[in-house]
Amino acid sequence: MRAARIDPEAAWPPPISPDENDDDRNVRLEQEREAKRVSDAIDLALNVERENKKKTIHGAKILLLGPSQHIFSFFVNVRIGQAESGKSTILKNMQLHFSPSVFHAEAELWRPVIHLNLVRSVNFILNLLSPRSSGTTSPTSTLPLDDSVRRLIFSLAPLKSVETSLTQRISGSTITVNHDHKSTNIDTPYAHYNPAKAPEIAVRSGAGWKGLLKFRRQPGVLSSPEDIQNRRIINACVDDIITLWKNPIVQEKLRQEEISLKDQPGFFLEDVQRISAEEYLPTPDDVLRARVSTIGPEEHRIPMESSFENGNGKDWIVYDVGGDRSQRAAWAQFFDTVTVIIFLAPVSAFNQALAEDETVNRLADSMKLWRMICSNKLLASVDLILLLNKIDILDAQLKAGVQFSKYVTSYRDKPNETEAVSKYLLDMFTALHKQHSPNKRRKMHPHLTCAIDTKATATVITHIQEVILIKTLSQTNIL
Ligand SMILES: Nc1nc2c(ncn2[C@@H]2O[C@H](COP(=O)(O)OP(=O)(O)OP(=O)(O)O)[C@@H](O)[C@H]2O)c(=O)[nH]1
Ligand SMILES: [Mg+2]
Repeated sequence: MRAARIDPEAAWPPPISPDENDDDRNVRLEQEREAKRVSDAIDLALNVERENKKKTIHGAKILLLGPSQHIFSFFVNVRIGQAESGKSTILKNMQLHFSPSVFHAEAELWRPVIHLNLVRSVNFILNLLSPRSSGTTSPTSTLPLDDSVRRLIFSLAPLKSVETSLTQRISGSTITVNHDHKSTNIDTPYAHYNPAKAPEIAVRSGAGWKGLLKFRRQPGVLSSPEDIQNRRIINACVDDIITLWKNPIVQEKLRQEEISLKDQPGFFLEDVQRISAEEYLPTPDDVLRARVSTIGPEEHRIPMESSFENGNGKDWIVYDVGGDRSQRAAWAQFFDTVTVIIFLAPVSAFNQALAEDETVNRLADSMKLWRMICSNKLLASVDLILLLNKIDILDAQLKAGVQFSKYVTSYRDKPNETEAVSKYLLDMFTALHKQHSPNKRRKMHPHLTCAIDTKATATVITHIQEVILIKTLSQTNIL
């Protein structure tokens, strides 16, 4: 039998010859079978390509939710714990896990943010020491300043202009920073004013401020002239910053005011020498600890760099939203398209109140929010991943003797230990889900997390990846 060969130029299907004999007929049928096989293979390849494209463009959509934590301490003798629930920090972990080369390439962009975090801590202390300071919460705090402190206040004064310059560079605004940080101007890039807390810069879009910094660089030059100038000033102040931070009057003043700067986000006062060095490049840990608060929903695409991670060819699209009360209305627009929701509840916040409403305990607010998400009918088939975050701070607080049962009275006389407390919290969140979920078969995946621990968080991300994979496969009826 002659081999069936297809001539791509010839008309198809070839006309049947009136003289066709059995051999010719066999050849023709064989050609037709071969053509169909090729055509099917092409269709299949096109379908796969189309599907892959669809998957890349419309990858798993992940919504990060959780309260924002602009805080006041509830009772005067309670340490101010770390703020914020950690949504953007989880996002950074995902970027580090799946797109390490992008993460490392962008690390340098975090340097001005880290410097701003440092400088605002210094200026916060200087403001607190100022005789005109109205940020004090204790009427008895009238520590006399000695000459050495007065000299430091004078020598560190240039850091105020560095703060203004860095704020303008990062936020793109032209505002002049009001150094008592009590500006009520709505354009201020600072989140809620809190007398017990170094102010935070709030930016409208994570991608936006990075873009702004990249744009402002001159081609071929790593740092702009302003960057160089700011770094020079910070560098010249290193010894004085260290001296200020170690100064017993400063420490006593902070203690009197019950302010624990160390526990606040973006604390870099103990890394001054390292982060002001000429060749300083932020490490992944620094990037995770750097703090800017999020305004408005931000969409982040996370490309999967390694072939292993790229198993199902999907990028992740992560929506990072601002968590304070005024921003929660914007969450709903994502509800009907998301694959999973990652809900962060900062468990260290059990002894704190919302800045937006001092009568509301932050843990109670987290639980209320969680119940709202669990009971939402639009989310009935969306898997929920619950991260009880800041477990390290909870641990430190309990070890320091803060009594959990004083704030969560239903805890009664159970052990004031991390394991027992976290189990209790886990049970409470699980019960809320069980009670309020409109879909009794919907799964909830809880984890206790410390989002600044990249290694431990990598395990959680791998689990989230499995949840998404199972979800995707079940949606395509493969499971
Ligand atoms: N110690 C500790 N710090 C954490 C943890 N998670 C986040 N942080 C820090 O807490 C700060 C706030 O975290 P973000 O991720 O910015 O919080 P957010 O939920 O995005 O806050 P908003 O954008 O204001 O809604 C950052 O400085 C983080 O480094 C944690 O588990 N432990
Ligand atoms: Mg954020």
